[in-house]
Amino acid sequence: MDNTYWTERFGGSAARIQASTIRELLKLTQRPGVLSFAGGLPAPELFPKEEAAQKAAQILRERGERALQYGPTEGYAPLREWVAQRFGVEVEEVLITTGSQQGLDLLGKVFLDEGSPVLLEAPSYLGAIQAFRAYGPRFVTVAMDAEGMDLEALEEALRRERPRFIYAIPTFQNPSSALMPLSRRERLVEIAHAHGVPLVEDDAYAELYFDGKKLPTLFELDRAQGYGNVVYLGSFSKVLAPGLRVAYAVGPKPVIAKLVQAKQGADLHTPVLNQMLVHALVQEGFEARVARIREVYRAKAEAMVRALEAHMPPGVRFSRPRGGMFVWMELPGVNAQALLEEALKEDVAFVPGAPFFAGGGGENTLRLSYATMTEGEIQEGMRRLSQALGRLLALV
Ligand SMILES: Cc1ncc(COP(=O)(O)O)c(CN[C@@H](CCCC(=O)O)C(=O)O)c1O
Repeated sequence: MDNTYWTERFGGSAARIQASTIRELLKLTQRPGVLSFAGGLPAPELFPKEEAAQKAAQILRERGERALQYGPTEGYAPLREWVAQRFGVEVEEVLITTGSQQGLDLLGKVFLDEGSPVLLEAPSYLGAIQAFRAYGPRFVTVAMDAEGMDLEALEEALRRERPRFIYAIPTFQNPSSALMPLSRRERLVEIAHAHGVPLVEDDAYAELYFDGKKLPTLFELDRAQGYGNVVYLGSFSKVLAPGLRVAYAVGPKPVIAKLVQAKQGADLHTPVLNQMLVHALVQEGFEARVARIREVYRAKAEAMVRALEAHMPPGVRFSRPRGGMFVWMELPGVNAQALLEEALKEDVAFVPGAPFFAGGGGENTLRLSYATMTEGEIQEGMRRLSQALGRLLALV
């Protein structure tokens, strides 16, 4: 049967399911010699390989029947309890998900209908846009600055829209690297509660702060007010290993109960062995591990900013991250897709920014991830990128 035989038989919603720019780009950047700043992949040298090998073998030898059997949709109880204790909530307010990417998909499935408004930052995480888009919502986007969502713009939007939820990444936002200060976090929690609009806080980069200390989450601030209006998504991807696909949602019991039902239909449960392994890995030395990860990413981020300051021509604006894995760049009158094509000739890759804008725009923006690059590769990659950019600027 040829392609049309199948495509004409897909359901109506299939047309809303589109490819992920990052996933498609990752295929492109596998070519030997390419310095890829595209995928937000954690530094592989930080994966707990030896420890995981030893603990996985022990789990399989001593508790293989449990590790290899079907498990509860809610998650492996000791891991669920570990998360509940860390957040000071009841275990019924925690669901273990197959990556926080699944948390995003399940939230779309539970909260969104065709045409229903959902509010998010511009730019925002393209994986969330992709997950929500499958449910046919109407995207309402709100501008942001270096300190996150613009709350005046949010209040203006809420005067004319009643979104099913507000999706925010207040801590080292993907892709902008923005960090929302405490005062704005407190106001965002108040605004959402006053309007009766749930907040979804995606905190994938929570632990990756370079200086000072961790800011309170929207979830904590909301609970401290006794509101219970925030669903929090956390992940072990950036502090252990993304290939394990273990993450969690923390939220009010009715929400978690419905997400559990949606997850039953999606994958029954997250792999039990992976959950048991994550639980074993967080039992000892976890804080020391995370502290080391912070130091490694801080050094890479500093190398990235130095390289950009050394190589980028005037007019190019870029963020100076205080945590996370990304630098966000704005080009002077140059299309980022065109730059990517030119950059690939120099064997350097990044993610053009347009797919991060659910409401369109951003053609002159791009995201650079430094996490998998050595400091030497960062210097060389930015030199190559500036070469490609120089050729395009000569045409402007
Ligand atoms: C804000 C935000 N929320 C959820 C996720 C998904 O993380 P999980 O590994 O599913 O827990 C991510 C991971 N994003 C990376 C990873 C995507 C990796 C890939 O598609 O290969 C990126 O933006 O490049 C994220 O940044």
